[in-house]
Amino acid sequence: MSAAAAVTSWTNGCWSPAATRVNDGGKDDVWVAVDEADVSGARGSDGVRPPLFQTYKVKGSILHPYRFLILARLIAIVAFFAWRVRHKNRDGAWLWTMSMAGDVWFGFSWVLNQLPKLNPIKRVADLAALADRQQHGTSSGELPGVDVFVTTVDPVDEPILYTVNSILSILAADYPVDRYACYLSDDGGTLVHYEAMVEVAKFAELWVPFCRKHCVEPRAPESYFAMKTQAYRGGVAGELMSDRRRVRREYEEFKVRIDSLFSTIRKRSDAYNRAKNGKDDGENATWMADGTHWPGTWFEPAENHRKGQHAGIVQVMLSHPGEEPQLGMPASSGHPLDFSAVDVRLPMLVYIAREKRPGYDHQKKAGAMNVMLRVSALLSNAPFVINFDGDHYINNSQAFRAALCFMLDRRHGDDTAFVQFPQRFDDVDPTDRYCNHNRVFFDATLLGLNGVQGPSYVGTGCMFRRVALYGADPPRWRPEDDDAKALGCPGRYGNSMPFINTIPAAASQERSIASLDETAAMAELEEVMACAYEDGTEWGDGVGWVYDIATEDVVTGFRLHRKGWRSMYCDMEPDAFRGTAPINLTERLYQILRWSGGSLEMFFSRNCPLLAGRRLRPMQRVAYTNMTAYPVSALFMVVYDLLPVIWLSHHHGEFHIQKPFPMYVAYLVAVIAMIEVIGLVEIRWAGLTLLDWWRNEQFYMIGATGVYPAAVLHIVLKRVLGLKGVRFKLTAKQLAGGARERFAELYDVHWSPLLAPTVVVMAVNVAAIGAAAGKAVVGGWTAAQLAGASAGLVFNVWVLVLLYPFALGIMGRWGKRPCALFALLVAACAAVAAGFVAVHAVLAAGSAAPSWLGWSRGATAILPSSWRLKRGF
Ligand SMILES: O=c1ccn([C@@H]2O[C@H](COP(=O)(O)OP(=O)(O)O[C@H]3O[C@H](CO)[C@@H](O)[C@H](O)[C@H]3O)[C@@H](O)[C@H]2O)c(=O)[nH]1
Ligand SMILES: [Mn+2]
Repeated sequence: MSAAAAVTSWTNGCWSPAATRVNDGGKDDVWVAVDEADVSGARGSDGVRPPLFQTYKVKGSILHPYRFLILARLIAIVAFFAWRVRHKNRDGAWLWTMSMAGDVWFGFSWVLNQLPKLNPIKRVADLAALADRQQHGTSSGELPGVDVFVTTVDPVDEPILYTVNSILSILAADYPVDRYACYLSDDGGTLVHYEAMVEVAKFAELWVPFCRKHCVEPRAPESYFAMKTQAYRGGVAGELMSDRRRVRREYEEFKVRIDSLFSTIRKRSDAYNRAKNGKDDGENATWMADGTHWPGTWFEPAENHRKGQHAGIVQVMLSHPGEEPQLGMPASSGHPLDFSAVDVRLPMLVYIAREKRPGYDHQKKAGAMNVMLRVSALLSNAPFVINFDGDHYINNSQAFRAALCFMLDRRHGDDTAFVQFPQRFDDVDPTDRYCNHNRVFFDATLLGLNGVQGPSYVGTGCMFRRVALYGADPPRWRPEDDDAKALGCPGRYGNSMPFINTIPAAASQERSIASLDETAAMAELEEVMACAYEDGTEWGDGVGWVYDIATEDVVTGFRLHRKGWRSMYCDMEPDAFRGTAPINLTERLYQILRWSGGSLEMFFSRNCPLLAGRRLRPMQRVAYTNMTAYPVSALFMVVYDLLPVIWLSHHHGEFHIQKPFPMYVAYLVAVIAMIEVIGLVEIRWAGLTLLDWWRNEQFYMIGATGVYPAAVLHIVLKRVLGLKGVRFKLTAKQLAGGARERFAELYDVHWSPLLAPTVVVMAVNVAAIGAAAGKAVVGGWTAAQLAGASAGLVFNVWVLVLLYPFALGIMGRWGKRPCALFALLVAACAAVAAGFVAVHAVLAAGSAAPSWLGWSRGATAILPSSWRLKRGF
């Protein structure tokens, strides 16, 4: 990266340009810098500030062919439709009409998917420029405050080890320690989480200075210790080995304490309960270490202490550190690590469990985020917030700074509402069977959007401008520069005056650390955490994270874009954040069910992209339409996939979806081939592998056969019959390692109705292949029919190849041996064929064969695999 190379040293931190390379991935043969010499007229108070990021576009030698191919395919599909209209089928008109509708939809949705990718843009944060600004010390050079939000809900389904690693990585981030604060929202309200934070706060006293002293990366201990040796970047290489050994031992002990929290708390509670209750009558409370009742949920649920019914809790676990650096102790016998040259301060850490009451819809994650927004406003009120799911950790300690390069840039910074990082995952099986990495979405689709109005918000790893979440207008749509006006009336925020009073400070990007007197502050915090607080306000609608939808993320980002804000995509190397992904088939399918269901809910709501005002750029509107309406394709897809049934059960002779059939097949092959070629060029500029692309195709097909139809059904039930929409079912995370084998989840089969439709589609296609083979054996094909049938067969096989990962998934342990699957499929086809031959023989011995044995197949499943789009499923 050219700009970073100019700066070679940076004193207050571990960062060095060589170490943190921004992700141009050495792909200079793809990306070229955009000449931005003419940006001096950009807004911003001082014209002298250097830009904080560099923009890259795809080289002409790749971009032009890419666009040309897209244009060529557009022409091809138009020609295809024109041809089909000129050759209407007289027999089977209904089938012709339906397939025509399907093809038009697939063509249209392809256009929706493809257009927003016409101008991919990469932006590379210039950490050196930011550091420079900081060094030249004026107040404008100081880094702004950041509030970090982490959500968790269950210490088992979201293993607590992930959450503590996430928090530790945040506490150890390379950011001025008095300028950021970490908030954990525990929707389960469990004492286990609370005490885990007590342990984290203690262990951080060792972990954080250790990270600073030796500049280790990544700063989540679990990942750090799992890593092989790496280049040393700290200043005291000689001490690393012994320090590391020591910290590792402490970490192992820390983990044991975390693991045993369930049992220690239970034992303690049992002891207290016995002491209090005499025998075993009375309620079995869960007790805190100080001998009081835990106000959250209890092991044995009781009135006011159960899931969905408990008091709000907020506890500052680590209070805000002073502004002066504080050096640690030199090594001593009790403390073998020498921290005498290391700032040992820790950032603020706050535990939150919001109040839960029956009768309230707590709005899942979105509700938790909004509570954190208010609580943090009262406590630290940073102008920027960044949020993580409990299973995501900071993998690159420079991540906050990178995001701020976009927020503080003088060209677009002020109009940027959020900076989204890609989601990257550990613990996905090596061949990524269920497309968890979603590379096509993160490395192609979002770079395309980056060239329009910005990437969509995808739920985690995203930094926001606080006032944008409050519903403010972006400066470029606010000519008078009137912050107050931009925020509208205070009534929309609820009744807490202290909260409302924090808003102007957030707007002027001042951070304020609470200095309210303790009890008044507590009362206020309780008020903004209460279930009733949001009644009659705009929270969840015009303010904060959006409610009443299974996917709060896309719609929340959309609300910002439609206000005229823009967003930025920030990919860096090493990855900024990493998380976990479900590698169990059923779990994964429920995840995409939530996403596709949520998308449709959005499309059929007030937040439909087609209804947005003029501030939403046309291409952004196309992209959001694509992102929300894609599951509709499933309706047509199901029909196509089941077409073999029509032939299997059809009573008349010739039967074609389109005549002349060979020409139809030729067109189909051409438009599908073109999509694959376009895909290959996309692979090139996005830096994907063929496997990434192929998995994406496969998983689209898997989703389209079972999940998307279910999502469509849900939305119909919801809209027409008024039932509830898709539930936010927490995605259970696997716990790596442990007693179980690696990737054990991959081989667990959890049966669910969601699997059934795809199984049916597979069976139908297997049957079609078998029946065709059987008929060939008995010599039932004329030469012309045979040509048509083989074309049909190609599609049957194609469907099966696409559904291959699904087939492996439902085979459980057998799926470890793909040849077993292959044998099984061949055997199934053979069995059908044999059955066909047998029936034929029996009937031939009697009278004439019935007409259904005489069917002739046209194309069976017509596979528009890639005519489409989608959000990252
Ligand atoms: O009542 C709830 C339910 C969930 N969560 C949190 O929400 C996050 C995401 O839930 P998860 O089940 O892990 O969803 P994923 O399928 O992994 O999430 C993806 O999709 C979601 C939207 O559907 C986004 O919110 C996520 O950020 C994105 O990673 C987790 O941190 C949970 O702790 C809560 O705080 N409260
Ligand atoms: Mn997740």
